[in-house]
Amino acid sequence: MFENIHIGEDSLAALGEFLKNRAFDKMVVLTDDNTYIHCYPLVEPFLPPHRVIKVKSGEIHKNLQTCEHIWEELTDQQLSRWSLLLNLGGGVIGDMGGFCAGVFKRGIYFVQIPTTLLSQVDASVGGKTGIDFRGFKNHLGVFQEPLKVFIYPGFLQTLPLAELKSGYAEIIKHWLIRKKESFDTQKNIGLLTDDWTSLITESVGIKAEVVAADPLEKGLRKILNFGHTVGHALETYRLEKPGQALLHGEAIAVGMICESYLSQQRGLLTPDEVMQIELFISSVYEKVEIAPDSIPAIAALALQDKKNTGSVIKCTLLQGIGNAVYDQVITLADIQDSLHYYRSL
Ligand SMILES: NC(=O)c1ccc[n+]([C@@H]2O[C@H](COP(=O)([O-])OP(=O)(O)OC[C@H]3O[C@@H](n4cnc5c(N)ncnc54)[C@H](O)[C@@H]3O)[C@@H](O)[C@H]2O)c1
Ligand SMILES: O=C(O)C(=O)C[C@@H](O)[C@H](O)[C@H](O)COP(=O)(O)O
Ligand SMILES: [Zn+2]
Repeated sequence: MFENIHIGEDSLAALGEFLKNRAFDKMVVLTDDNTYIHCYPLVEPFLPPHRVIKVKSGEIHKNLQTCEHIWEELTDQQLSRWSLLLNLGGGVIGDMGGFCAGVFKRGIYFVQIPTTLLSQVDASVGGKTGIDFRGFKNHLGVFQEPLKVFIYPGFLQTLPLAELKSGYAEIIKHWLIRKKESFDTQKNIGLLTDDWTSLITESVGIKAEVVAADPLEKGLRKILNFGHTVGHALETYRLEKPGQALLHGEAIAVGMICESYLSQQRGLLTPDEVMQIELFISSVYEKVEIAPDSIPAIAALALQDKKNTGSVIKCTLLQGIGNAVYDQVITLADIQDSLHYYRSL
């Protein structure tokens, strides 16, 4: 999997070379409002003739209605199975573009050009594509690998700080589940780095190794979902509340604290380890206000989590920092308890 991923400042040139050496009959670039302005001008010089589709930015548009628009455009432009869709954007564009490519004419080629930190370290790797449905996160989707991923850290220069922090949550997650040494070093440094390429390469390496062992998430891959049982429930709850939507990483940061607390409740983490995790996360992210009367409704949303079996909620917990265990059965009451704990911090 790693061999399909190019990371570094020469990535756009590498994309250009790749396209020169492959004969696609048509090419379409999928962008959102922001990546059209900030990223497309950097990529365009490396591309052969193509058309552009521009969709509205943001999680709220990662839905069937936007897909329908994309499929209409692909149809009008007569893309075939020898055509290529280039997804130029963050995780929303990558997930939705990958899904649209994966089902259009039962699958056309696509390439991921992730432009946010989150999509560079996580979403562009591993072939999970999809969209939200009735507010539930990634409820419709397919596993579908892109032909290639080109990761150009230079895109991060125009990324707003809140988005940078959102992506950093998935980096912290990777350290928590697999790399204690990096967690120990970075917990005192925080978000600062002058070497994004190294940070991205390490994170992509952690994710790619897990995915290679279990591409379809039958077992081990569930560790990449640490923080997401509670995090996705909270993200879903807030998504359609005007002005209250959380970024994915912001919700996952809360989820990681809640699920660390649940790990401690089971004797899998020590109080000191939980404290280290909380201190690190709260040094980067502002506290999220959670109204006590919203907690039962948030917890209930976890019943739709894809790791569950029937109505049994199965969560990934930490057994020590740097080591995750999956398929841990938890209850709605546990989730509520963990959210109350988060409020109490
Ligand atoms: N498939 C996976 O494995 C996976 C992994 C993690 C997250 N995700 C999904 O990814 C999504 C979140 O992705 P995201 O955080 O990239 O959000 P996003 O795609 O919404 O991008 C964040 C914002 O930044 C803007 N933007 C993108 N690149 C920019 C740039 N270089 N300069 C300025 N603005 C830029 C976008 O227009 C958007 O407004 C969620 O839907 C989440 O569920 C998927
Ligand atoms: O790649 C994976 O596997 C992950 O779980 C990575 C997550 O960070 C990501 O948010 C993923 O989209 C969640 O998948 P889902 O199956 O819980 O929707
Ligand atoms: Zn995630």
